[in-house]
Amino acid sequence: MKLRQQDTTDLIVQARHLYLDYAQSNTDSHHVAVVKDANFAIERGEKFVIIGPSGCGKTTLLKAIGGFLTPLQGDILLDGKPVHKPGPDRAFVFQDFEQLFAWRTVLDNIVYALQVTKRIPKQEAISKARSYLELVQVAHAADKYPYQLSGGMKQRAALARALALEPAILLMDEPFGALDAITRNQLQLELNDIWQRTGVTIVLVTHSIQEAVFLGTHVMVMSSSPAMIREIVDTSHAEEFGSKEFDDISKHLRSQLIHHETRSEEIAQLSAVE
Ligand SMILES: Nc1ncnc2c1ncn2[C@@H]1O[C@H](COP(=O)(O)OP(=O)(O)OP(=O)(O)O)[C@@H](O)[C@H]1O
Repeated sequence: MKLRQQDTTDLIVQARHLYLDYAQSNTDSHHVAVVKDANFAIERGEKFVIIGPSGCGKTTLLKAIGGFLTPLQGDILLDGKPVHKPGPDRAFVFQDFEQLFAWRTVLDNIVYALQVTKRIPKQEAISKARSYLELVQVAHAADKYPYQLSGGMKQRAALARALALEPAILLMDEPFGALDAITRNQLQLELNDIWQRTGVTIVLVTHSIQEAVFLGTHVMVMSSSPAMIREIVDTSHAEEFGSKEFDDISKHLRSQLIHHETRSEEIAQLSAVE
């Protein structure tokens, strides 16, 4: 099994002795310590996937990279500088189909995001929005409202909105988790294609081992109780479903999760054939 070798050539994210929790203050004795002593690095332009048992802290880590959570201890560096707050260099895509503004058309959702975060002129924002809708193959729905879209189209539109911000990092929290199997597979393939075309760094949380191995260049396995990083596996050579390397890495990841006493129903979810 090929484990990650620390390469300091072009790191976009570095977490150093990172502790995260949801304490309201240092004197809050009832707080939940979520992530403990996490150390990891993400290279620019990779697809870094996080897996682990439900509730172990995957979303919490994404929130911290996004700047929505201040570390209790340690730090997260983005391009060598500590993350203190959210910024347009990091864009989120969530699992929730309702992440678009319901009262705006698909095009306006993107134009609005561009105008608020990038402060670019409206015509330029419209042109950029249209090009990203083309990229995610939903240009035909530009003038529709979210309620008129299928789940897959909503996720494509949310992806277009995030990509249009041209972030350094795309943070994706189970983006395909609520889709049917066929749409999910299609979007996985398209995400790979978009990644190759844009070169954006992707950090993606998933419950699916198959999705992790297929999409990831590295997969970070987290354990719960305590919530720590178990290992980081190089999956960059295991893109082909059904290849020996794909199966070997999938088995290894599954065994790591079982080893960490993941509940049986979670194992079933993690192993689900999509
Ligand atoms: N806003 C919050 N306030 C307090 N505790 C929280 C908050 N958000 C999450 N938690 C707790 O932090 C822990 C980690 O939650 P998190 O959502 O990061 O886990 P996860 O691994 O993403 O879970 P899942 O796979 O089920 O989505 C959980 O115990 C959760 O209850």
